[in-house]
Amino acid sequence: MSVTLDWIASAGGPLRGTITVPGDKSVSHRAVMFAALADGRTDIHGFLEGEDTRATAAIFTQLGVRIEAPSPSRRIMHGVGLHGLRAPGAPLDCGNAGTGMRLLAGLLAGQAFDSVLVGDASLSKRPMRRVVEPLAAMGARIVTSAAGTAPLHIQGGQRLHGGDLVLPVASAQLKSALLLAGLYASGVTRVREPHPTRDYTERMLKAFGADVREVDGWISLQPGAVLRSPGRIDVPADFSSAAFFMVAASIVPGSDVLIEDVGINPRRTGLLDTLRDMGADITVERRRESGGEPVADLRVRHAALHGIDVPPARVPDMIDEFPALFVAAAFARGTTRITGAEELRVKESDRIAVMAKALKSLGADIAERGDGAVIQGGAPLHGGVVDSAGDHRCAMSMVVAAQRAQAPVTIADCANVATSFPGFVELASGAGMSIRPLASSP
Ligand SMILES: O=C(O)C1=C[C@@H](OP(=O)(O)O)[C@@H](O)[C@H](O)C1
Ligand SMILES: C=C(OP(=O)(O)O)C(=O)O
Repeated sequence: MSVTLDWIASAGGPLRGTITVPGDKSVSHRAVMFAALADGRTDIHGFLEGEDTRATAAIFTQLGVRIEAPSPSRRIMHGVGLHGLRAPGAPLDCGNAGTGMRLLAGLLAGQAFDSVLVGDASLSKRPMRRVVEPLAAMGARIVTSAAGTAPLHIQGGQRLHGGDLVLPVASAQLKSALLLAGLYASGVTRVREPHPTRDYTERMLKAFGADVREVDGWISLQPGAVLRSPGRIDVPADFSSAAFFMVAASIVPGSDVLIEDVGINPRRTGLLDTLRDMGADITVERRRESGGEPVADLRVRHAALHGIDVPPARVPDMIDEFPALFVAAAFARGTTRITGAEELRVKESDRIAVMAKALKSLGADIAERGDGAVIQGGAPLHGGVVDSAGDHRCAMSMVVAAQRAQAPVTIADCANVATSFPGFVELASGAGMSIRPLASSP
Protein backbone atom coordinates (compact mmCIF):
# COMPACT_ATOMS: atom_id res chain seq x y z
CA MET A 1 0.00 0.00 0.00
CA SER A 2 1.35 3.42 -0.82
CA VAL A 3 0.37 6.21 1.52
CA THR A 4 1.47 9.79 1.05
CA LEU A 5 1.84 11.91 4.11
CA ASP A 6 2.87 15.54 4.09
CA TRP A 7 3.81 17.65 7.06
CA ILE A 8 3.77 21.36 7.67
CA ALA A 9 6.43 22.77 9.96
CA SER A 10 7.18 26.35 10.90
CA ALA A 11 9.22 28.54 13.22
CA GLY A 12 8.96 26.97 16.65
CA GLY A 13 10.66 26.45 19.93
CA PRO A 14 12.47 27.03 22.11
CA LEU A 15 12.96 23.31 22.77
CA ARG A 16 12.56 22.56 26.44
CA GLY A 17 12.25 19.66 28.83
CA THR A 18 13.36 16.05 29.04
CA ILE A 19 12.73 13.62 26.21
CA THR A 20 13.41 9.98 25.42
CA VAL A 21 13.75 8.94 21.78
CA PRO A 22 12.95 5.37 20.63
CA GLY A 23 15.31 2.41 20.76
CA ASP A 24 18.37 2.01 18.57
CA LYS A 25 17.59 0.64 15.11
CA SER A 26 20.94 -1.12 14.54
CA VAL A 27 20.83 -2.83 17.93
CA SER A 28 17.14 -3.80 17.56
CA HIS A 29 17.73 -5.53 14.19
CA ARG A 30 20.70 -7.43 15.58
CA ALA A 31 19.03 -8.34 18.89
CA VAL A 32 16.22 -10.08 16.99
CA MET A 33 18.64 -11.86 14.64
CA PHE A 34 21.06 -13.17 17.27
CA ALA A 35 18.30 -14.09 19.71
CA ALA A 36 16.57 -16.07 16.94
CA LEU A 37 19.78 -18.03 16.24
CA ALA A 38 20.58 -18.64 19.90
CA ASP A 39 19.66 -21.47 22.19
CA GLY A 40 17.23 -20.21 24.83
CA ARG A 41 14.93 -17.30 25.49
CA THR A 42 15.96 -13.66 25.11
CA ASP A 43 13.99 -10.80 26.62
CA ILE A 44 14.56 -7.64 24.57
CA HIS A 45 13.74 -4.32 26.26
CA GLY A 46 13.71 -1.02 24.39
CA PHE A 47 13.12 -2.66 20.98
CA LEU A 48 12.45 -0.07 18.27
CA GLU A 49 8.81 -0.31 17.17
CA GLY A 50 9.78 1.05 13.74
CA GLU A 51 8.75 -0.43 10.42
CA ASP A 52 12.35 -1.49 9.61
CA THR A 53 12.85 -3.50 12.77
CA ARG A 54 9.31 -4.86 12.83
CA ALA A 55 9.93 -6.15 9.30
CA THR A 56 12.98 -8.03 10.57
CA ALA A 57 10.98 -9.53 13.44
CA ALA A 58 8.18 -10.54 11.03
CA ILE A 59 10.77 -12.30 8.84
CA PHE A 60 11.91 -14.44 11.77
CA THR A 61 8.30 -15.35 12.50
CA GLN A 62 8.13 -16.53 8.86
CA LEU A 63 11.32 -18.49 9.49
CA GLY A 64 9.62 -20.35 12.34
CA VAL A 65 10.79 -18.40 15.40
CA ARG A 66 8.23 -17.76 18.14
CA ILE A 67 8.25 -14.11 19.17
CA GLU A 68 6.08 -12.65 21.91
CA ALA A 69 5.35 -8.94 22.18
CA PRO A 70 3.95 -8.60 25.71
CA SER A 71 4.10 -4.79 25.63
CA PRO A 72 5.35 -2.05 23.29
CA SER A 73 9.15 -2.06 22.85
CA ARG A 74 9.48 -5.49 24.35
CA ARG A 75 10.05 -8.77 22.50
CA ILE A 76 10.53 -12.20 23.98
CA MET A 77 12.40 -14.34 21.48
CA HIS A 78 12.35 -18.11 21.67
CA GLY A 79 15.60 -18.94 19.92
CA VAL A 80 15.77 -21.99 17.66
CA GLY A 81 19.55 -22.40 17.52
CA LEU A 82 21.87 -21.85 14.55
CA HIS A 83 20.29 -24.67 12.53
CA GLY A 84 16.68 -24.39 13.68
CA LEU A 85 15.21 -21.93 11.17
CA ARG A 86 12.45 -23.24 8.91
CA ALA A 87 12.17 -22.67 5.14
CA PRO A 88 9.83 -19.72 4.47
CA GLY A 89 6.78 -20.27 2.31
CA ALA A 90 7.00 -16.85 0.64
CA PRO A 91 9.50 -14.04 -0.09
CA LEU A 92 10.84 -12.24 2.97
CA ASP A 93 10.00 -8.53 2.92
CA CYS A 94 12.64 -6.23 4.44
CA GLY A 95 10.55 -3.11 3.72
CA ASN A 96 12.77 -0.02 3.62
CA ALA A 97 15.66 -1.50 5.59
CA GLY A 98 19.11 -1.80 4.05
CA THR A 99 20.35 -3.16 7.38
CA GLY A 100 17.70 -5.87 7.42
CA MET A 101 18.36 -6.98 3.86
CA ARG A 102 22.16 -6.96 3.93
CA LEU A 103 22.51 -8.71 7.29
CA LEU A 104 19.88 -11.29 6.36
CA ALA A 105 21.68 -11.98 3.08
CA GLY A 106 24.66 -13.20 5.13
CA LEU A 107 22.56 -15.10 7.64
CA LEU A 108 20.40 -16.84 5.01
CA ALA A 109 23.36 -17.72 2.77
CA GLY A 110 24.32 -20.29 5.42
CA GLN A 111 20.93 -22.04 5.67
CA ALA A 112 19.98 -25.41 4.23
CA PHE A 113 16.96 -23.89 2.42
CA ASP A 114 16.40 -21.34 -0.36
CA SER A 115 14.97 -17.91 0.34
CA VAL A 116 14.14 -14.65 -1.43
CA LEU A 117 14.63 -11.18 0.06
CA VAL A 118 12.52 -8.32 -1.28
CA GLY A 119 12.12 -4.69 -0.29
CA ASP A 120 10.18 -1.51 -1.05
CA ALA A 121 10.82 0.75 -4.04
CA SER A 122 13.69 2.60 -2.33
CA LEU A 123 15.42 -0.54 -1.04
CA SER A 124 15.01 -2.19 -4.44
CA LYS A 125 17.26 0.51 -5.94
CA ARG A 126 20.10 0.17 -3.43
CA PRO A 127 23.37 -1.61 -4.31
CA MET A 128 23.52 -5.25 -3.22
CA ARG A 129 26.58 -6.48 -5.17
CA ARG A 130 28.71 -5.02 -2.40
CA VAL A 131 27.35 -7.73 -0.10
CA VAL A 132 26.68 -10.49 -2.62
CA GLU A 133 30.23 -10.54 -4.04
CA PRO A 134 32.13 -11.02 -0.75
CA LEU A 135 29.52 -13.59 0.31
CA ALA A 136 30.13 -15.41 -3.00
CA ALA A 137 33.84 -15.44 -2.10
CA MET A 138 32.77 -17.43 0.99
CA GLY A 139 30.90 -19.92 -1.21
CA ALA A 140 27.42 -18.36 -1.07
CA ARG A 141 25.09 -18.40 -4.08
CA ILE A 142 22.93 -15.30 -4.33
CA VAL A 143 21.37 -13.93 -7.52
CA THR A 144 20.48 -10.23 -7.79
CA SER A 145 18.63 -8.35 -10.54
CA ALA A 146 20.71 -7.41 -13.61
CA ALA A 147 21.28 -4.04 -11.95
CA GLY A 148 22.77 -5.70 -8.85
CA THR A 149 19.72 -4.93 -6.72
CA ALA A 150 16.97 -6.82 -4.87
CA PRO A 151 15.19 -9.18 -5.06
CA LEU A 152 17.96 -11.42 -3.74
CA HIS A 153 17.49 -15.10 -4.56
CA ILE A 154 19.54 -17.01 -2.01
CA GLN A 155 20.31 -20.64 -2.72
CA GLY A 156 20.70 -22.62 0.46
CA GLY A 157 22.64 -25.80 1.07
CA GLN A 158 26.06 -24.32 0.16
CA ARG A 159 29.23 -25.18 2.02
CA LEU A 160 30.51 -21.83 3.19
CA HIS A 161 34.13 -21.24 4.09
CA GLY A 162 35.83 -18.39 5.90
CA GLY A 163 38.96 -16.65 4.69
CA ASP A 164 40.39 -13.15 4.54
CA LEU A 165 37.86 -10.62 3.27
CA VAL A 166 38.85 -7.01 2.62
CA LEU A 167 35.87 -4.66 2.33
CA PRO A 168 35.98 -1.95 -0.34
CA VAL A 169 33.69 0.39 1.65
CA ALA A 170 33.43 1.22 5.34
CA SER A 171 30.08 -0.43 6.00
CA ALA A 172 28.87 -2.07 9.19
CA GLN A 173 26.17 -3.79 7.16
CA LEU A 174 28.73 -5.58 4.96
CA LYS A 175 30.97 -6.50 7.88
CA SER A 176 27.96 -7.87 9.76
CA ALA A 177 26.70 -9.89 6.79
CA LEU A 178 30.07 -11.60 6.46
CA LEU A 179 30.29 -12.36 10.19
CA LEU A 180 26.76 -13.80 10.14
CA ALA A 181 27.71 -16.02 7.19
CA GLY A 182 30.88 -16.87 9.15
CA LEU A 183 28.71 -18.55 11.79
CA TYR A 184 27.98 -21.19 9.14
CA ALA A 185 31.46 -21.35 7.57
CA SER A 186 34.34 -23.73 7.97
CA GLY A 187 37.59 -22.06 8.99
CA VAL A 188 38.17 -18.64 10.49
CA THR A 189 36.32 -15.67 8.93
CA ARG A 190 38.51 -12.55 8.93
CA VAL A 191 37.16 -9.18 7.85
CA ARG A 192 39.09 -5.98 7.31
CA GLU A 193 37.35 -2.63 6.82
CA PRO A 194 38.91 0.52 5.35
CA HIS A 195 37.78 2.44 8.45
CA PRO A 196 36.21 1.17 11.69
CA THR A 197 32.40 1.16 11.69
CA ARG A 198 29.76 0.52 14.35
CA ASP A 199 30.66 -2.68 16.19
CA TYR A 200 27.28 -3.91 17.49
CA THR A 201 27.59 -7.22 15.66
CA GLU A 202 30.96 -7.97 17.22
CA ARG A 203 29.73 -6.95 20.70
CA MET A 204 26.56 -8.98 20.40
CA LEU A 205 28.32 -12.05 19.02
CA LYS A 206 30.57 -11.94 22.09
CA ALA A 207 27.59 -11.50 24.42
CA PHE A 208 26.09 -14.63 22.83
CA GLY A 209 29.31 -16.56 23.46
CA ALA A 210 31.03 -16.52 20.05
CA ASP A 211 34.79 -16.07 19.80
CA VAL A 212 35.25 -12.73 18.01
CA ARG A 213 38.49 -10.77 18.22
CA GLU A 214 40.05 -7.74 16.66
CA VAL A 215 43.76 -7.99 16.01
CA ASP A 216 45.76 -5.58 13.83
CA GLY A 217 42.66 -4.30 12.06
CA TRP A 218 41.30 -7.79 11.28
CA ILE A 219 38.03 -8.83 12.90
CA SER A 220 38.05 -12.59 13.20
CA LEU A 221 35.33 -15.10 14.04
CA GLN A 222 36.30 -18.63 15.03
CA PRO A 223 34.24 -21.39 13.41
CA GLY A 224 31.90 -23.72 15.28
CA ALA A 225 30.28 -21.14 17.54
CA VAL A 226 27.10 -22.05 19.38
CA LEU A 227 25.10 -18.98 20.33
CA ARG A 228 23.71 -18.94 23.87
CA SER A 229 21.20 -16.32 24.95
CA PRO A 230 22.49 -13.77 27.47
CA GLY A 231 18.90 -13.77 28.82
CA ARG A 232 18.18 -10.08 28.38
CA ILE A 233 19.16 -7.29 26.00
CA ASP A 234 18.60 -3.62 26.83
CA VAL A 235 18.50 -1.49 23.69
CA PRO A 236 19.72 2.08 24.25
CA ALA A 237 17.90 5.08 22.74
CA ASP A 238 19.02 5.76 19.17
CA PHE A 239 21.70 8.44 18.81
CA SER A 240 20.58 8.98 15.20
CA SER A 241 17.08 9.87 16.40
CA ALA A 242 18.48 12.10 19.14
CA ALA A 243 20.44 13.94 16.42
CA PHE A 244 17.39 15.87 15.19
CA PHE A 245 16.83 17.27 18.69
CA MET A 246 20.52 18.04 19.10
CA VAL A 247 20.50 20.17 15.96
CA ALA A 248 17.09 21.75 16.63
CA ALA A 249 18.03 22.77 20.18
CA SER A 250 21.39 24.09 18.95
CA ILE A 251 19.85 26.38 16.32
CA VAL A 252 16.66 27.61 18.07
CA PRO A 253 17.38 30.44 20.56
CA GLY A 254 16.40 29.79 24.17
CA SER A 255 16.48 25.99 23.85
CA ASP A 256 17.62 23.75 26.69
CA VAL A 257 16.71 20.09 26.31
CA LEU A 258 17.80 16.86 27.99
CA ILE A 259 17.77 13.70 25.87
CA GLU A 260 17.87 10.65 28.13
CA ASP A 261 19.53 7.21 27.89
CA VAL A 262 21.14 7.75 24.49
CA GLY A 263 23.57 5.14 23.17
CA ILE A 264 26.97 6.83 22.83
CA ASN A 265 28.98 4.05 21.23
CA PRO A 266 32.00 5.97 19.88
CA ARG A 267 31.37 4.64 16.37
CA ARG A 268 28.05 6.53 16.40
CA THR A 269 28.80 9.90 17.97
CA GLY A 270 30.61 11.71 15.16
CA LEU A 271 27.86 14.34 15.06
CA LEU A 272 28.43 15.16 18.73
CA ASP A 273 32.09 15.93 17.99
CA THR A 274 31.19 17.84 14.83
CA LEU A 275 28.54 19.99 16.49
CA ARG A 276 30.92 20.76 19.35
CA ASP A 277 33.62 21.72 16.83
CA MET A 278 31.01 24.10 15.39
CA GLY A 279 30.50 25.72 18.80
CA ALA A 280 27.47 23.75 20.06
CA ASP A 281 26.74 23.60 23.78
CA ILE A 282 26.22 19.89 24.45
CA THR A 283 27.14 18.17 27.68
CA VAL A 284 27.28 14.43 28.20
CA GLU A 285 25.78 13.64 31.61
CA ARG A 286 25.31 10.49 33.70
CA ARG A 287 27.62 8.34 31.58
CA ARG A 288 27.05 4.69 32.36
CA GLU A 289 26.96 1.19 30.85
CA SER A 290 23.73 -0.53 29.95
CA GLY A 291 23.66 -3.98 28.42
CA GLY A 292 27.34 -3.70 27.46
CA GLU A 293 26.85 -0.37 25.65
CA PRO A 294 27.85 3.11 26.86
CA VAL A 295 24.80 5.35 27.38
CA ALA A 296 24.37 8.89 28.70
CA ASP A 297 21.97 11.82 28.86
CA LEU A 298 22.73 14.62 26.42
CA ARG A 299 21.97 18.19 27.48
CA VAL A 300 21.77 20.55 24.53
CA ARG A 301 21.46 24.31 24.81
CA HIS A 302 21.21 26.87 22.04
CA ALA A 303 24.56 28.23 20.84
CA ALA A 304 25.88 30.29 17.95
CA LEU A 305 27.36 27.79 15.48
CA HIS A 306 30.18 28.37 13.01
CA GLY A 307 31.15 26.40 9.92
CA ILE A 308 33.97 23.83 9.86
CA ASP A 309 35.62 21.36 7.53
CA VAL A 310 34.18 18.01 8.63
CA PRO A 311 37.10 15.55 8.90
CA PRO A 312 36.51 12.84 6.26
CA ALA A 313 37.78 10.20 8.71
CA ARG A 314 34.75 11.00 10.87
CA VAL A 315 32.22 10.20 8.13
CA PRO A 316 31.48 6.56 9.16
CA ASP A 317 30.89 7.70 12.76
CA MET A 318 28.13 10.06 11.67
CA ILE A 319 26.98 8.46 8.42
CA ASP A 320 23.24 8.78 9.14
CA GLU A 321 23.53 12.27 10.66
CA PHE A 322 24.52 14.21 7.53
CA PRO A 323 20.98 15.33 6.64
CA ALA A 324 20.76 16.92 10.12
CA LEU A 325 24.28 18.34 9.77
CA PHE A 326 23.30 20.05 6.49
CA VAL A 327 20.68 21.95 8.50
CA ALA A 328 23.11 22.89 11.30
CA ALA A 329 25.56 24.13 8.64
CA ALA A 330 22.86 26.23 6.94
CA PHE A 331 22.41 28.13 10.23
CA ALA A 332 26.11 28.34 11.11
CA ARG A 333 28.24 31.41 10.43
CA GLY A 334 30.75 30.76 7.62
CA THR A 335 31.55 27.75 5.49
CA THR A 336 31.04 24.06 6.24
CA ARG A 337 32.75 21.62 3.89
CA ILE A 338 31.70 17.97 3.74
CA THR A 339 33.99 15.57 1.86
CA GLY A 340 34.44 11.80 1.65
CA ALA A 341 30.71 11.22 2.12
CA GLU A 342 29.79 9.68 -1.28
CA GLU A 343 28.04 6.80 0.56
CA LEU A 344 25.22 9.28 1.25
CA ARG A 345 24.22 8.91 -2.39
CA VAL A 346 23.17 5.26 -1.91
CA LYS A 347 21.06 5.50 1.23
CA GLU A 348 17.22 5.53 1.28
CA SER A 349 17.63 8.45 -1.14
CA ASP A 350 20.59 10.35 -2.58
CA ARG A 351 20.90 12.34 0.63
CA ILE A 352 23.34 14.91 -0.78
CA ALA A 353 21.06 15.74 -3.70
CA VAL A 354 17.82 15.68 -1.68
CA MET A 355 19.11 17.88 1.15
CA ALA A 356 20.91 20.32 -1.18
CA LYS A 357 17.83 20.73 -3.37
CA ALA A 358 15.45 21.25 -0.44
CA LEU A 359 17.62 23.70 1.47
CA LYS A 360 18.52 25.63 -1.69
CA SER A 361 14.85 25.99 -2.55
CA LEU A 362 14.38 27.61 0.89
CA GLY A 363 17.19 30.08 0.20
CA ALA A 364 20.29 28.35 1.60
CA ASP A 365 23.64 28.67 -0.17
CA ILE A 366 24.79 25.10 -0.92
CA ALA A 367 27.07 23.75 -3.65
CA GLU A 368 26.75 20.01 -4.20
CA ARG A 369 29.93 17.97 -4.66
CA GLY A 370 30.25 14.34 -5.73
CA ASP A 371 31.32 13.31 -2.23
CA GLY A 372 29.67 16.01 -0.13
CA ALA A 373 28.79 19.69 -0.23
CA VAL A 374 30.00 23.19 0.55
CA ILE A 375 27.49 25.09 2.65
CA GLN A 376 27.73 28.85 3.26
CA GLY A 377 25.69 29.30 6.40
CA GLY A 378 23.72 32.26 7.57
CA ALA A 379 21.35 33.00 4.67
CA PRO A 380 17.82 33.37 6.06
CA LEU A 381 15.51 30.51 5.08
CA HIS A 382 12.09 31.43 3.72
CA GLY A 383 9.13 29.07 3.54
CA GLY A 384 8.13 26.80 0.69
CA VAL A 385 7.44 23.25 -0.36
CA VAL A 386 10.22 20.66 -0.14
CA ASP A 387 10.36 16.97 -0.96
CA SER A 388 11.87 14.44 1.45
CA ALA A 389 11.96 11.87 -1.37
CA GLY A 390 10.48 9.33 1.02
CA ASP A 391 13.64 9.41 3.14
CA HIS A 392 12.93 9.44 6.88
CA ARG A 393 16.15 11.25 7.85
CA CYS A 394 15.70 13.95 5.20
CA ALA A 395 12.06 14.49 6.26
CA MET A 396 12.98 14.97 9.93
CA SER A 397 15.93 17.22 9.02
CA MET A 398 13.61 19.44 6.99
CA VAL A 399 11.32 19.74 10.02
CA VAL A 400 14.33 20.95 12.01
CA ALA A 401 15.24 23.51 9.31
CA ALA A 402 11.67 24.84 9.37
CA GLN A 403 12.00 25.71 13.08
CA ARG A 404 14.14 28.69 12.04
CA ALA A 405 12.48 29.49 8.71
CA GLN A 406 10.69 32.79 8.13
CA ALA A 407 7.50 31.14 6.83
CA PRO A 408 5.94 27.64 6.98
CA VAL A 409 7.60 24.77 5.14
CA THR A 410 5.52 21.97 3.65
CA ILE A 411 7.44 18.69 3.58
CA ALA A 412 6.19 16.09 1.12
CA ASP A 413 6.35 12.31 1.52
CA CYS A 414 7.03 11.82 5.23
CA ALA A 415 5.36 8.44 5.85
CA ASN A 416 8.73 6.69 5.99
CA VAL A 417 9.62 8.44 9.23
CA ALA A 418 7.80 5.49 10.81
CA THR A 419 10.65 3.24 9.63
CA SER A 420 13.02 4.59 12.28
CA PHE A 421 11.14 7.07 14.47
CA PRO A 422 7.54 6.22 15.32
CA GLY A 423 5.95 9.05 17.32
CA PHE A 424 8.30 11.73 15.96
CA VAL A 425 5.57 14.33 15.42
CA GLU A 426 4.23 13.98 18.96
CA LEU A 427 7.68 13.99 20.59
CA ALA A 428 8.93 16.92 18.50
CA SER A 429 5.87 19.05 19.11
CA GLY A 430 5.90 18.16 22.82
CA ALA A 431 9.48 19.43 23.00
CA GLY A 432 8.51 22.72 21.36
CA MET A 433 8.93 22.19 17.61
CA SER A 434 6.15 23.41 15.39
CA ILE A 435 4.99 20.52 13.19
CA ARG A 436 1.74 18.83 12.18
CA PRO A 437 0.59 16.34 9.57
CA LEU A 438 -1.05 18.07 6.65
CA ALA A 439 -2.80 15.35 4.69
CA SER A 440 -2.95 11.64 4.36
CA SER A 441 -4.27 10.02 1.20
CA PRO A 442 -4.21 6.42 0.01
O1 LIG B 1 24.86 -1.70 10.39
C1 LIG B 1 23.95 -0.89 10.60
O2 LIG B 1 23.06 -1.08 11.46
C2 LIG B 1 23.90 0.36 9.79
C3 LIG B 1 25.00 0.72 9.05
C4 LIG B 1 25.04 1.93 8.21
O3 LIG B 1 24.95 1.54 6.85
P1 LIG B 1 26.25 1.09 5.98
O4 LIG B 1 26.74 -0.19 6.50
O5 LIG B 1 25.71 0.95 4.57
O6 LIG B 1 27.22 2.23 6.11
C5 LIG B 1 23.92 2.89 8.53
O7 LIG B 1 23.81 3.85 7.50
C6 LIG B 1 22.60 2.20 8.73
O8 LIG B 1 21.58 3.11 9.09
C7 LIG B 1 22.68 1.17 9.84
C1 LIG C 1 20.67 4.21 6.03
C2 LIG C 1 19.77 3.91 6.95
O1 LIG C 1 19.20 2.66 7.17
P1 LIG C 1 19.22 1.34 6.27
O2 LIG C 1 20.52 1.28 5.51
O3 LIG C 1 19.05 0.24 7.25
O4 LIG C 1 18.04 1.44 5.34
C3 LIG C 1 19.31 4.94 7.91
O5 LIG C 1 18.53 4.57 8.82
O6 LIG C 1 19.65 6.13 7.80
